[in-house]
Amino acid sequence: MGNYRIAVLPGDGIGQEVTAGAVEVLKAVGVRFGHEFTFEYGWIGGAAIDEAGTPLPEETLRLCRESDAVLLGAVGGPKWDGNPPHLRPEKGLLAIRKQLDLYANLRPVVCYDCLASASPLKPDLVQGVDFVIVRELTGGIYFGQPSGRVVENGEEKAVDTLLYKKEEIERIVRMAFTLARGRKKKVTSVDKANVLSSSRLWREVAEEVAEQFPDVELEHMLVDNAAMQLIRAPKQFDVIVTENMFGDILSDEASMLSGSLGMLPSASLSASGPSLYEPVHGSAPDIAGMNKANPIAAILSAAMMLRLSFGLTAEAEAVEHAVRQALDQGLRTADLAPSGGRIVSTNEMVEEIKTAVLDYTAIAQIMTVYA
Ligand SMILES: NC(=O)C1=CN([C@@H]2O[C@H](COP(=O)(O)OP(=O)(O)OC[C@H]3O[C@@H](n4cnc5c(N)ncnc54)[C@H](O)[C@@H]3O)[C@@H](O)[C@H]2O)C=CC1
Ligand SMILES: CC(C)CC(=O)C(=O)O
Ligand SMILES: [Mg+2]
Repeated sequence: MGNYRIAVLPGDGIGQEVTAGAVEVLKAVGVRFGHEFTFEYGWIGGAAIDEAGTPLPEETLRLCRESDAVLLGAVGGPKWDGNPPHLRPEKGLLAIRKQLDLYANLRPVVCYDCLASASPLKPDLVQGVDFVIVRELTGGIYFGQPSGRVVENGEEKAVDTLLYKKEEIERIVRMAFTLARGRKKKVTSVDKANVLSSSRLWREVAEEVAEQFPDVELEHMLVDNAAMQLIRAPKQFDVIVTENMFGDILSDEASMLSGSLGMLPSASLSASGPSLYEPVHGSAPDIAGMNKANPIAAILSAAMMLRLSFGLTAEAEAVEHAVRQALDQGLRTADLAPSGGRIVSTNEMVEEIKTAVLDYTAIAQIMTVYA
């Protein structure tokens, strides 16, 4: 059975709680399936600023490069909000994405039947929602130069630059089409081509890539309309591909279709080295340290790691099955309270999922699917 080195970067706030939960579940996978997972910890974000004076220490980067995959929690918090730009926790996250070439951020949005009433939308609108947001992660306005504040002729200004190279667009759009080929064969490319030059290039490149995938339908949608369509008729989507900032914003919006931001996992795939897995949510300072955070986004991110980085499909299915079982049995962290059930802590949810992984049999899953 396999040996896998996993770099764990808990970061800040609930990042620490939810990664601890995901590690527990991975340990259970190791026991149940006979794998050896080695967990090595590194600093990132505010914790790294406090510890090493920088949001992404060299040591952390080295650890990640020497690992088979990276599990990350979240960064940021009010403690560092007043810091100068180079000492913001979020800089550490952006830097690791760039340094590890994590260009493709896959964010699956699924509404579990038992959580349809956790969504603020009508249950019949969200039941059956199942699409993936493919977000470009290493380009666009979060990285373009110049960026910063200037004083010109006594006037204070701030600038950010939205820049995309053709090849950056090509590779992410190709990823979306490849993904759609194994799904419902529809790509919605979201842009702002009525205003932005970068979006006009994006649209042209999407058309070019589409020619190589004649079996997949391509539609273009302006981002403002996309924000509305996600609420009006979310089941129209299969694969949404979009640039960095639009993907960031639309995925938080889309999380409400699944009931909570605490339900959305993600995989940040590298072009050249280990990939990174992280929940879509942030460090949630409002609930940090309270044992209230929903660990499922982090746990499902670990499942994505098993499937995409290690090729451990049965193991990934075991984790996903365990999550579904815990929810079907009525366990709910506080964020999922509107769907009824029994409110449990982060640790209780982790414990239940861990136990279900240890007890997992393929037969159990077949019974659930075909019952
Ligand atoms: N990937 C990352 O590390 C990200 C970091 N951030 C940082 O996190 C800090 C807080 O940002 P916010 O805008 O408040 O976004 P956030 O995602 O941390 O929280 C937004 C809301 O969702 C809730 N929430 C988030 N995750 C949850 C979970 N697992 N279970 C239950 N409830 C959950 C929070 O309690 C909060 O009310 C900021 O410093 C921000 O820069 C924000 C987004 C992503
Ligand atoms: C630093 C931010 C870009 C993090 C974030 O909001 C995200 O990746 O979803
Ligand atoms: Mg975000």
